[in-house]
Amino acid sequence: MPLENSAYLHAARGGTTPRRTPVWFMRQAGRSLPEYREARAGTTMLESCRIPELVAEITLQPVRRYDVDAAVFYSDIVVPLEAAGVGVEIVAGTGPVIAEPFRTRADLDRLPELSLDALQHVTDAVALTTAQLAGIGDGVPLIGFAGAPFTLASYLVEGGPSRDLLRTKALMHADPQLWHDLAARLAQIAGTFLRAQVLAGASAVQLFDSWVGALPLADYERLVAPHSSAALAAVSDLGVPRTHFGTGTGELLGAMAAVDGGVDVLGVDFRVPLDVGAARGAAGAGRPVAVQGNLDPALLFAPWDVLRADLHRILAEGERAGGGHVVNLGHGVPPTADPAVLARVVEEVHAWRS
Ligand SMILES: Cc1c2[nH]c(c1CCC(=O)O)Cc1[nH]c(c(CCC(=O)O)c1C)Cc1[nH]c(c(CCC(=O)O)c1C)Cc1[nH]c(c(C)c1CCC(=O)O)C2
Repeated sequence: MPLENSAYLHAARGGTTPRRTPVWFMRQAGRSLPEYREARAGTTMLESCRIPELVAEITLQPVRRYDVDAAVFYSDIVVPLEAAGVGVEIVAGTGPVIAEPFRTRADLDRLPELSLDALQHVTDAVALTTAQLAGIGDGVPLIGFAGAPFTLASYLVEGGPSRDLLRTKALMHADPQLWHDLAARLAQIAGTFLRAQVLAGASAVQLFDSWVGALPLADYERLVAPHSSAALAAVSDLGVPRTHFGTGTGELLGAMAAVDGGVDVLGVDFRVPLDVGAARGAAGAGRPVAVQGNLDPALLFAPWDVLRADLHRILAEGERAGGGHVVNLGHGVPPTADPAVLARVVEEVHAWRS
């Protein structure tokens, strides 16, 4: 069976990892890599996502360079919004910017449901990428992903990145019905994006709710979790492990682990020890969950001895957690990170148990 030896898939399914503890990095493809900057020259981010050959090349770049245990599909959380017809641009150094922000019920008409047919460019890119990944070693799994309804809504409502998400939170409380209708539509769009990637060959998925740590637990459970459940339910019949990730989510980990009957892997950022995160996740899901994390990206800039000691802390906590562990950062690779440091991190993680 292809990928039967994948350390990433073993760990994501809650197994111990006999061969080695798997590691990959959010934003492993991106501006920290000179080969990425070269491949992307003269093409906007969203244009590059529409060129399957370029998507495959950029997705594979960090796999070749670092020997990571999984590839993550080169795309963006706003790609399915664009496919649904939303005017969006990604501005370097800023992030997604929405041409006409969403504020009223009338704006919902500008957000039609997304069909698999509208994602042909995504499907083609995944198929090409997975075919190439199959030829590396014993094969490397591809992680597909989507932005969760809350994080997608935060860009749509704010119009771009925002520190405090005031307009988004105000909408949730001022007009809960409109919020639910918007979040349900975004769940349909995110779910379709996930499903397209898995049907085309992705071996796992990750739902990114990067900014959901801005909410208290009660609001999360009432206003957000049902929609994140719906997004993940779109791939529940496809047998792939599902990771749920956010930042600043210490208080939310139990509820995040519980969505759609329980996720397989819970992303834990650097604010919470991995074994504590695993216990919160298991309590929420009603069964053990694997954990992913949780190196602080800032430590990539620390002296090697400090970074190495923290990797050993992470590996020990992950082992103590007992339900499967995937090493990752607590958030994405900063564009200024040194690729040589990331290469050394991968080596250190792989050396730990072999
Ligand atoms: C919030 C969010 C976005 N996009 C994404 C999230 C969730 C993850 C997270 O919390 O970081 C998800 C994402 N974006 C990208 C990936 C692909 C693969 C990977 O992780 O290696 C993934 C999984 C590529 C990208 N997405 C983006 C780049 C940079 C593009 C460029 O600079 O040309 C890449 C490689 C652009 C983007 N898109 C977004 C931001 C905040 C930015 C960065 C803006 C900047 O600082 O320049 C929105």
